[in-house]
Amino acid sequence: MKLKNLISSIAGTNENVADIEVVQIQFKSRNVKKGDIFVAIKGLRHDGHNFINEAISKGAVAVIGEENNYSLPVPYIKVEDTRKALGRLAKTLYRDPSLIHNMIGITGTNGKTTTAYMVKHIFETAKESCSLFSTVSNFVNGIELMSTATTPDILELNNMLRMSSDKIVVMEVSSHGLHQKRVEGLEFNYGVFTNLTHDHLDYHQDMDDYFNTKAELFKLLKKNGEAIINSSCPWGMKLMNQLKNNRQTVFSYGNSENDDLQLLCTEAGISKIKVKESNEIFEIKMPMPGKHNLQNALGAILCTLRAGVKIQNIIYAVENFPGVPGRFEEIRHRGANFILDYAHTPDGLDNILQTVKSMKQNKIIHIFGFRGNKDKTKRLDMLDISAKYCDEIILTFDDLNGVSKDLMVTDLEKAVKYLESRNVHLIIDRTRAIEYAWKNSEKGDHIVITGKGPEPYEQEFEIPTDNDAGTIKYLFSKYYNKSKA
Ligand SMILES: CC(=O)N[C@H]1[C@@H](OP(=O)(O)OP(=O)(O)OC[C@H]2O[C@@H](n3ccc(=O)[nH]c3=O)[C@H](O)[C@@H]2O)O[C@H](CO)[C@@H](O)[C@@H]1O[C@H](C)C(=O)N[C@@H](C)C(=O)N[C@H](CCC(=O)O)C(=O)O
Ligand SMILES: Nc1ncnc2c1ncn2[C@@H]1O[C@H](COP(=O)(O)OP(=O)(O)OP(=O)(O)O)[C@@H](O)[C@H]1O
Repeated sequence: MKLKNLISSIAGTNENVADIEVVQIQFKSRNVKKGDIFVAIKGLRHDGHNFINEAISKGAVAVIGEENNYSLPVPYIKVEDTRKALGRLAKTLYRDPSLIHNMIGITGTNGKTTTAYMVKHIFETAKESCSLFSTVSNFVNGIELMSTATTPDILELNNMLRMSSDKIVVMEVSSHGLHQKRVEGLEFNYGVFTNLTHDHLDYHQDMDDYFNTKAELFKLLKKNGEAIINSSCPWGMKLMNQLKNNRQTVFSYGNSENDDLQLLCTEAGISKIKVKESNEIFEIKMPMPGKHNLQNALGAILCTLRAGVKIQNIIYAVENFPGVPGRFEEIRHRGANFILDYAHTPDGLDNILQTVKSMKQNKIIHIFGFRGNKDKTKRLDMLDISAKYCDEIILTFDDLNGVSKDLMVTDLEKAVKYLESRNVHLIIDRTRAIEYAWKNSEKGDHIVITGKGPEPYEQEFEIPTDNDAGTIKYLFSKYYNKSKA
């Protein structure tokens, strides 16, 4: 595309650059190739303007930046906000790809991945093709691609949207993604809000700031777009009121008769639920345990209903939902029952442990740690919640994420001290922690391992496995014919 055409959305017409042909847009200097345009972004750690010369030496034919007074051998276009400009450039280069799909964006502290997977499963059961961009994996045209983030960067997003010939696209929209304008220029048919609870206060100033960032998704709705909101979360109610005041179209799910999808009552706990929609009552057998997954299912049901899927197809799909890797993933054996879960917020942990507690079981052994360089203010709440539900706690390493081993050990030792009246152990090596729990458990016990779900281990542990499920399988094969057989 000619540079003149590419930049028309950010800088109007500029005759001087008329004949320059642009191959790609880049905002990471290491990716620049001959013929690309480089967009300089001021980040948390680096200032992209410091890499302009590197980008030019690699072949950049033009540069977009926020600073004045650059004298460069290639055209320099100054804009107010390069993140915004990047979104507009991508939209132009990829020819507005969010307009060719029925776009569903899901935001909230917890439940985005589970809801998104369920939405995809419902559409596919109804014979509609669906792309998915999520924390666990991306799927485009039926092909699974590696996920690099919950919300990919704006170039990867536009590229996947253009590649996708799927009618529907469902994607997770994180608060980091919204704040860093990774979805700038995209437009959504549906925006789903799952909930808001304590997380990411290392990044957002406070809960109001976190909420306002999440609410940005609903400014990206298409003209006839709809908001699907969980009204049983107080922040959801607040969002609903705001959107209604702005005359936006809002549908809600929750426990109230004012909700468009109302949870009426539960039989046999929550494994069989009744919901009411447009004066009709439907019964659904829930495939995933936990009240939190019930909330996720309600969100997925209301969203797909609004998108035109027939309720009978939805019920069939929900009842046959295979689940999501590392979200209440049970690994059974003759001995204790393992549950792997990605919970890494107080609310997520409370939900998962409460669910396990409500199941018929003997002892609950909980293995978890803290991720380095992430919101430390949630740690005490997480320890209190673990102590509330579990008989034995094993603290161990999660990802260090740039924090030194010594510092993390010190933090974990402090946590052990905090819980000193409890049955708590510190086993730094995550694989040995799992082995210890397995060796010291009995049939009927539950060993709950939280924090990483299906993610690969960041560091090497003593047992040479890649993730928690791999460690469990290793232990099963090692001890199969011994104490647990
Ligand atoms: C905290 C955070 O979100 N950081 C993101 C942010 O990094 P940053 O602002 O620090 O960028 P930076 O390193 O200062 O660099 C600034 C600019 O200089 C450029 N640069 C830098 C160095 C260089 O040599 N050359 C160069 O061109 C960079 O490409 C960038 O354009 O912008 C980068 C480029 O888009 C992201 O890769 C990076 O995500 C990091 C890897 C990350 O871990 N993000 C997590 C927290 C995240 O986004 N998580 C959410 C999910 C959260 C949840 O709900 O759990 C997600 O959506 O995945
Ligand atoms: N609706 C919910 N309310 C509270 N906790 C939930 C809910 N759904 C899931 N969880 C908990 O949060 C964990 C992560 O779930 P899920 O991956 O669906 O959420 P997410 O919003 O995508 O999280 P992330 O952005 O960190 O990937 C689950 O393993 C579970 O412990």
